Amino acid sequence: MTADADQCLDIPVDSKRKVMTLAFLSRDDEVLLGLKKRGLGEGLWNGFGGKVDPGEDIVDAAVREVKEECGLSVLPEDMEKFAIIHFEFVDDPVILEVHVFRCTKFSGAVEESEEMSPKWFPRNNVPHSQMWRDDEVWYPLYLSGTKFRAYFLFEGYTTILSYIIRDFYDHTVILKEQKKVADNHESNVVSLNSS
Ligand SMILES: Nc1[nH]c(=O)nc2c1ncn2[C@H]1C[C@H](O)[C@@H](COP(=O)(O)OP(=O)(O)OP(=O)(O)O)O1
Repeated sequence: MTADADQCLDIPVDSKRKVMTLAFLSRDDEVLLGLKKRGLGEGLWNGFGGKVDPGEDIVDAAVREVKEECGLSVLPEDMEKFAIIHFEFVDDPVILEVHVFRCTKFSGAVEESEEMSPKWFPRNNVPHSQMWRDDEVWYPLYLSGTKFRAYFLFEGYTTILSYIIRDFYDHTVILKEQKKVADNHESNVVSLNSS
């Protein structure tokens, strides 16, 4: 499952990781975001998702999380994966592996949940100042329909030290930036300087 995702990022297959989902539902020119009410990313607008349960299929987890967090039903075949993003945090050995989906077909009614307060936004005008810092970097790729694989190294939850984004299929570099080298942090990822 993870070897393919890691292929171009040189993340050791045996690294500790949490596999998560994140889904963006859209209709016409709008995208549905949720204001996270608790846990990781509290106070930020984001797509819907969470941890994949042990033994659970990643697409099934994405479908389950959307239903739990905003009340909408999506068929697994209507979940289109457009990105796999690895997040590493300085001084934390666990890497988050987030599988990101887009979806334009769904049914039911939008409902607030204990975890998320959902709201439709214009797709071209999402509240970046109240979203994860990395979203501003890759969201234009979501808008343009470009599939990608990415790695972000964070210091705390608000400072990006470096990132690399590659084409999902041929792994060519789309964007990269080395903002700062972390003190005393040996990154698990070694391919930032490769082209
Ligand atoms: N840097 C980042 N940028 C982003 O856009 N989404 C991120 C992100 N880091 C994590 N996420 C997403 C992945 C997932 O959809 C969600 C966090 O999942 P969870 O809600 O399961 O986490 P929690 O630790 O709150 O879990 P529980 O405490 O079990 O509810 O945030």
